[in-house]
Amino acid sequence: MNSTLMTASTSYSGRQSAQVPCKINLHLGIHTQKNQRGYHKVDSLMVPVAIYDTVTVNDAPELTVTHDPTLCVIPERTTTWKAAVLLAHKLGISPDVSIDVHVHIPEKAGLGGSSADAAATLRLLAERWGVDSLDPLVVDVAKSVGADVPFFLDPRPSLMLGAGDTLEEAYTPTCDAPLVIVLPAEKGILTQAAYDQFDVAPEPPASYEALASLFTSGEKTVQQVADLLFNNLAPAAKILEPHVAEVEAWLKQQPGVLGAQVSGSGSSSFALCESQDAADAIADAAKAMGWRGYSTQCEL
Ligand SMILES: C[C@@](CO)(OP(=O)(O)O)[C@H](O)COP(=O)(O)OP(=O)(O)OC[C@H]1O[C@@H](n2ccc(N)nc2=O)[C@H](O)[C@@H]1O
Ligand SMILES: Nc1ncnc2c1ncn2[C@@H]1O[C@H](COP(=O)(O)OP(=O)(O)O)[C@@H](O)[C@H]1O
Repeated sequence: MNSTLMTASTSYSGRQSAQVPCKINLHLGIHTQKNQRGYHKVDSLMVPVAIYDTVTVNDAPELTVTHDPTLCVIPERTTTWKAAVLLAHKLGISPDVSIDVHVHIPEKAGLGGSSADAAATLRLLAERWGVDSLDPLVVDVAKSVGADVPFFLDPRPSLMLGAGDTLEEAYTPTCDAPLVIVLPAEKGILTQAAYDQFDVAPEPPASYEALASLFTSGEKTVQQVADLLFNNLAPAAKILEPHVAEVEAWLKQQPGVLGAQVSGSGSSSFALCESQDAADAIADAAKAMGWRGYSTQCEL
């Protein structure tokens, strides 16, 4: 699965398409300090998850953006639109393309769907307009679209520091771990609301060093990773949406779960599992509870 988990693109004449995965934060440490932009200092160890959106770019007389299924925001307010306009502006050209996003990644789930779409858009447009997709100019545009966007320009297990937008170290994945993601039925959580709630009652971040060392060593078990999960934005998510706490607690009690926690700002939670069968059974049990459940894998 390693090759498919990376953003894979196929070129046609005038039309390019790319699949982009979502993410979970194995470690999310929020600090109270903020940068000049007002963004919190964030330590984030993120890994790609095998649920994909597909972004397709084609020639067009002017910029258009569609999402299927439709989002609850107008096209001009999406990260996809913003990414195209900002990159074109930096390069001094007109973004005369249609961009169509086939959405599978759940919205407002803490899985980075909008960031993934923006990064795939940047990658495709950079290629089309003759710029390397990891050129500092493109990385800067990615940061300005959103803190998680730079991770998705080259989605690999990565330690992101700064505002969670600056690559510190990327790791070579050693395994695909069985994973289940569960979302309560309610509307998701807005990232900004979670950070605002964090500021009301900040919890101190833990150190990411032990988890980062495990990834650097190249020798790790899924259980070792599961034992080091951390997220101090989770209490804010649980206050904003009490069902988040219910889902996380339920996941921790399911057979075959090695470790579970809220993903990013919520509202989803994930569990690393001892087998794919266990992940399948938990996803089915979650659906029977009236929640959304996805049995999938993440790169470790
Ligand atoms: C929390 C995390 C964890 O990976 O993502 P999600 O779990 O929501 O997907 C990230 O930090 C989110 O990244 P992203 O979703 O790109 O956030 P952005 O659009 O850049 O910012 C949305 C809002 O979150 C707040 N924000 C974001 C990042 C940061 N380091 N400090 C902040 O305070 C700001 O209020 C900002 O206006
Ligand atoms: N291309 C996009 N894909 C998904 N959501 C988008 C996109 N552009 C903007 N949004 C909006 O951004 C908000 C948060 O997006 P999302 O990335 O799904 O949340 P999270 O950061 O919790 O994973 C939602 O309100 C969503 O409607």
